[in-house]
Amino acid sequence: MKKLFFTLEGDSNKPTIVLGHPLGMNSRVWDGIVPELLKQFRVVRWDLPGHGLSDALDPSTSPLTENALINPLIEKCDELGIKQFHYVGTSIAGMIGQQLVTQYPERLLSATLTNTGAKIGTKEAWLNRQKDVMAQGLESMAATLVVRWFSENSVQTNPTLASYWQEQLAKVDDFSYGALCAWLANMDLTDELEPSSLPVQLICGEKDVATTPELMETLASLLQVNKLEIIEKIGHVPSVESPAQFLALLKSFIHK
Ligand SMILES: O=C(O)CC1=CCC(=O)O1
Repeated sequence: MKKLFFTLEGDSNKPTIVLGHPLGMNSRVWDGIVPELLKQFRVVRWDLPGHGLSDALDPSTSPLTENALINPLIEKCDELGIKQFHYVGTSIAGMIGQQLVTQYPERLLSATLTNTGAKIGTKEAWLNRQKDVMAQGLESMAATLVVRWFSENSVQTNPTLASYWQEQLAKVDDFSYGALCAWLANMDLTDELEPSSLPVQLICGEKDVATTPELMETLASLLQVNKLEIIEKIGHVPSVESPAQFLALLKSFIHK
């Protein structure tokens, strides 16, 4: 894989927290909570391939293997000497978090998985989305995709939310986005997940249409996690829709 954009902020004597963003967005989804997190943690965040400041995928490396997203993260943590970390991932990055729980439990201090599922959407829908993106381009699809992210309440209380993230989505590399759609089409962790002894918390938005509270309940039962927080009036990206509520849940869980 080409170069991925990682940032490392904060004091190396503090525990590390790693933050992973949803498809079509970038590591700025954490901007609203990072300043507060830095009081307690060293913070690592990264941009998925073709998103934010990360290089686009090279078509010759496609299709992405099952571990294509988790491997660069583990390699970066190894390079930085980070043996263990708290992990927080939303949506596709919540699936990366599920892979961490099953494949690298010894690396995790805790996992907070938000707005995600063992299987998100259907294979057919993701392959159709990939086809559409390759034919039409994200710039022309951004307005219709962005409405999947935020609840009506969030859009009303923060009118620039949708326009800002629509602009960010339009800048994502089409091929990389399509390759991630194909990855999601093939990813089903249902048979790989087992009850975990790690501290795992699940968070979702009451109004999330992409990864519904019902989907999160299924994930909770697969992992045998009894901590599922449902944030009222919120959609798919609680760290930007309601950073204060999200931060409070995170801090109270990680403190325990
Ligand atoms: O774009 C969507 O439909 C929402 C979404 C699913 C996986 C992800 O990361 O975002």
